Amino acid sequence: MIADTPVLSAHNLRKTYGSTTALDGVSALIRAGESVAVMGASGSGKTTLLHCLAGIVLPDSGSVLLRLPSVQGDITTLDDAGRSLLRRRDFGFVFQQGLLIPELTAGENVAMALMLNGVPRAAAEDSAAAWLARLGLAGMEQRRIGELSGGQAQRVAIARAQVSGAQVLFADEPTGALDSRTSAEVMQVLLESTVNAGKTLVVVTHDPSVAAWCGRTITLADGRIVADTAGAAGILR
Ligand SMILES: Nc1ncnc2c1ncn2[C@@H]1O[C@H](COP(=O)(O)OP(=O)(O)OP(=O)(O)O)[C@@H](O)[C@H]1O
Repeated sequence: MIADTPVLSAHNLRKTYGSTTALDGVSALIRAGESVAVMGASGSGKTTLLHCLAGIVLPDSGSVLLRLPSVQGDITTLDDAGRSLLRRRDFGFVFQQGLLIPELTAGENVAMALMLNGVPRAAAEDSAAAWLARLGLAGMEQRRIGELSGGQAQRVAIARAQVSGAQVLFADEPTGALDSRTSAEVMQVLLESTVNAGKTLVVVTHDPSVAAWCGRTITLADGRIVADTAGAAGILR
């Protein structure tokens, strides 16, 4: 992607759950190569915004324009299959924990993302090993997830999220279960492998030290953006 090209633009997103207004008219433009932290108090709408931007949740109204070389358009108009394809092919996800299968090895967890997209096992395993090595886990392909530290497991999750060529990575509290030193290491790996390669990163966090790694911070309160500021400009950038 060419740096600074708009990748995601949300227009006037609204989402309610019963009598709760999770998003109350959110608009934001996110450009290629940006790292954006989404902060705010518990219940302010952070995860709902991330899920709307990623096509996991449909807003009640508003639009999310996506502009990638592979696909352009309003993702809120896509059906389930269309949004599912986007999530498998163009987007990557890293959560606090969960997406990894503990019974499988690190290599199998990463390779599986490719195999779900139809890549043959041997090629998938080669790509998985290359990604794990790139993220500092060379030689650990055969370890089961339970045999890895929390920080190592998050690196596996970061590899899994990107092995299929995702251009936009969404992370929801990716360091929530880690101590501060490991958290910094994981953020460094996350930024190096995404924004430093021209990809786009959106991170939901309640932790200011995680947000400080990002080039920009959007702050939500009661489902509205109350601040949108340049951050530490990404310590790596
Ligand atoms: N599936 C749902 N059903 C009902 N209410 C929901 C649902 N998802 C979110 N909400 C409500 O919408 C509001 C925003 O939730 P959201 O998870 O987006 O906030 P958040 O800022 O990510 O919170 P946290 O930091 O606690 O994870 C909250 O009041 C929440 O209870």
